[in-house]
Amino acid sequence: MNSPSHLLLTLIAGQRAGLIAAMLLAALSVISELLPWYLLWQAVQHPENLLELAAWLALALGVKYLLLAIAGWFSHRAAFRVLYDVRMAVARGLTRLPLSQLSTYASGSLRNIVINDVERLEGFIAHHTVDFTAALLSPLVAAAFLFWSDWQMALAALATVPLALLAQKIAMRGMAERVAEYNAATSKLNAAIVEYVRGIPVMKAFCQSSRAFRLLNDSLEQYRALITRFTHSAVPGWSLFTVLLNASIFILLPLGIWRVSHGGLTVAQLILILLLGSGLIQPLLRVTFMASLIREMLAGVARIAVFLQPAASNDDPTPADLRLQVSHVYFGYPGSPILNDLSFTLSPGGFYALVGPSGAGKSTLAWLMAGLLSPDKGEITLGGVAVDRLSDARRAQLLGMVSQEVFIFRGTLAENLRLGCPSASDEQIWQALGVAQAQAFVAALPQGLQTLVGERGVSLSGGERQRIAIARALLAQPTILILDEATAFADALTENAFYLALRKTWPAMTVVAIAHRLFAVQHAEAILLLDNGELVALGDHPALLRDSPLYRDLWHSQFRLQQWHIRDQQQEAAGARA
Ligand SMILES: Nc1ncnc2c1ncn2[C@@H]1O[C@H](COP(=O)(O)OP(=O)(O)OP(=O)(O)O)[C@@H](O)[C@H]1O
Repeated sequence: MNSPSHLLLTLIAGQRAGLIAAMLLAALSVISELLPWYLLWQAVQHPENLLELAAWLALALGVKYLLLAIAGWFSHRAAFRVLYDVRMAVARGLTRLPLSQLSTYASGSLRNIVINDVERLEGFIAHHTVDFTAALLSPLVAAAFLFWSDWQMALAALATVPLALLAQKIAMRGMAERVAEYNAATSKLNAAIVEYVRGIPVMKAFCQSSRAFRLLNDSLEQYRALITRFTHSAVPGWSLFTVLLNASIFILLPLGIWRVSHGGLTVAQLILILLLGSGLIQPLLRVTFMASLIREMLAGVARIAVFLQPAASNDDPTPADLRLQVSHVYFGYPGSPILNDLSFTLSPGGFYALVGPSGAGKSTLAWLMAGLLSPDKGEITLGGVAVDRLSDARRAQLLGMVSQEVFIFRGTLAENLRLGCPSASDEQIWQALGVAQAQAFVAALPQGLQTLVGERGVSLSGGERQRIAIARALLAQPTILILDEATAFADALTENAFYLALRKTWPAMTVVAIAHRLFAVQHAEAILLLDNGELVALGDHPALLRDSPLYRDLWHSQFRLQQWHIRDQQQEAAGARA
């Protein structure tokens, strides 16, 4: 991977001309800074021309600030263009990155990368390029001027520089590690804050605000301890550095008075040398400060880099047929294997059910079959092409998935539904809603498809959200539709009506339904029974009832529950009659 500074150069390559213009103008403004000093010197020597000199001084200052303003305009324009490009690239990267990689980020640290790290780029390009040029150049130009007017006094003005640099070196010891530690602590704190804010409803429900606050408090406490430690270790060296930067007056003043008394300097020269020389190297303080900001910015660029990887060149092969083949698939998270040597084939147009105890690995297998995760070993192919190597567009067209967590975007219902197929007509939308058993409740909404949903919109119930998610997936008319507990909220009648409508409307669609309620999927052509990451049985309902003790147990326990439910209802009815 490229180094952060190399990547930074690539990011700003398109705006190079604007940035060079900005830095040249900043350099010119620094040179024009000298003019006021020269004019002041002239004013001391020729007080009779004060008015004329004042006019020149005003003009010189005006030119300086005008040059700086134009430089700022160029640098800001370049910064916002880079910012736009990087934000778009990061947004694309976020959708392209495999879920397994994305899930390693806490939402707070992702937010930190997408907002803060990208924002720092703006600070660097818009401000630091110009400031850095000015801060580096102005002591150089002033020193050159001093050498031109009196080289001995110029040397005296620079006498404290080696000492200041030594003190700075001491203050900056271990800075790279400290910056890395600081960034890690900031990310952790961000994650704790996001978790705290998102968890407020749950904490309120369990009256746990003080406990949860302690979690945030711990992060804040660690952050505070870190900053205190940094401050203690950096302050002595840093203080010495800033004092030495301003200490040249203690050499210049006695030396200057001595030279004036011996006729080596005029008073006017001394005043000018004191004015220029006493703050000569002070801009270096800004350089040091900016250097640490630049280090932080580069650390951010390194974090952004993951999202800026070019899309893997994908020849996007076309599947030869629509058979989904799972061959010796293994998958796990570090330290916890989840799926073990799974092999099976799904034929086109089949209705399959994936069942098994909670935690057996059903959802994980669904994500793998949808091409959203990649197996550690083995292969999942559609018509001979590995599903995790399909281009995003082709994968979305061939493999649809409704996961347990439904996300409804802020917008109208129609916009949310058209996510699956932007060109879908209203008629097609109503057809998909009909199959998903969502037609009635959408029609009953005051603004129908134009109802605002998501944040600050109508808040849909869990079941309604699931039905919208199903309709959204159906609109894309995928070849294979994977439903992960997608009908869990529905009652048995609605669930049954949905499956019937689905098979009738799109008979060629392969459907894989993950279900806890075996009643819902007992008519599937094949039921895959997963237990502890292994495929322990495969067959239709009667065959599994006959051959699989685990399936029998699951079925009978659910059947007994159903019986109790019916008996309760009968007893209630009898009680009501009595
Ligand atoms: N990011 C992760 N890191 C570690 N383990 C994980 C991760 N995600 C899931 N798991 C574990 O993988 C196992 C399988 O989870 P999965 O969601 O696939 O099961 P499931 O059969 O769908 O369960 P359920 O029926 O309850 O939805 C579980 O033990 C779960 O805790």
